[in-house]
Amino acid sequence: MNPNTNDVVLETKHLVKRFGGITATNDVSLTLRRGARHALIGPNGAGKTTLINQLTGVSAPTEGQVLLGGRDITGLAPHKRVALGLARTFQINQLFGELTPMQSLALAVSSRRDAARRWWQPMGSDTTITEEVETLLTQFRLEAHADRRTRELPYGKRRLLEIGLAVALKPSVLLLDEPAAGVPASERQDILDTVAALPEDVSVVLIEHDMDLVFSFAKSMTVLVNGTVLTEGTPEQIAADPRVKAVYLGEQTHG
Ligand SMILES: Nc1ncnc2c1ncn2[C@@H]1O[C@H](COP(=O)(O)OP(=O)(O)OP(=O)(O)O)[C@@H](O)[C@H]1O
Repeated sequence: MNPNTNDVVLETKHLVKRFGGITATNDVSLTLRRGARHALIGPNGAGKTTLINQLTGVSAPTEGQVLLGGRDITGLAPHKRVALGLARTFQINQLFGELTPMQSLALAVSSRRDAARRWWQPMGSDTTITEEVETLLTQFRLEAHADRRTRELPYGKRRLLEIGLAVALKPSVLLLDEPAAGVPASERQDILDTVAALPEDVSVVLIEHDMDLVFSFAKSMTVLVNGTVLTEGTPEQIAADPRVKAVYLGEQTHG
């Protein structure tokens, strides 16, 4: 028996998204299996953000379906998808600047555990939450910054905290939206290393322009162009595909 048969965690079926006359997503069908390390790449305007918005529920598809663990979630609100195990990295402007990484992570862990109902219990009195937060602080290289206000952290550390907050929800599928964008070269290795060390059972979709990160991380890739899947394959297949080269070289030539 093929061990992969029942391993599909996330699927899109013929997703179409139109904005007036623009077809931003054009019949996109993807299959993501448990433990996937999948990158979504494509030139500017290819439809990556539009696709992710349909996965997270920010944007409703014009046609097609999104399935999580075999369940049709096309009509579900974003927070319900999160509760079912589909998390995306928080954007920096959604971080609580006045909270410390320790506090933010404790909130994420306790909300996942539904400890929020025990709101009278002071944070820190639940040792299992504290232990999990300590582990996340180490995993995301935030130990030395655990008690600083988030808005005072170096940019790369804030991006690590975004990923840590999503991982704290223990999702089955994690969408990483340009985790290295804007991170200075001196802090990039931390991002590469922590992304590489994400738990194996989490299935990850990475959207990223940084090709070092894409090729060091991904085991499979989808190339989108003008809203359409140009091709899918292993990083080696994608790197060797003349159509992919043409798309990217064309982009460079035209700025
Ligand atoms: N809300 C919207 N209204 C109208 N057109 C939109 C909207 N959102 C996206 N588009 C169009 O859909 C197409 C795909 O855009 P999208 O942002 O998804 O691409 P992308 O691959 O994420 O690009 P980038 O890498 O530059 O972020 C573009 O032509 C864009 O102008």
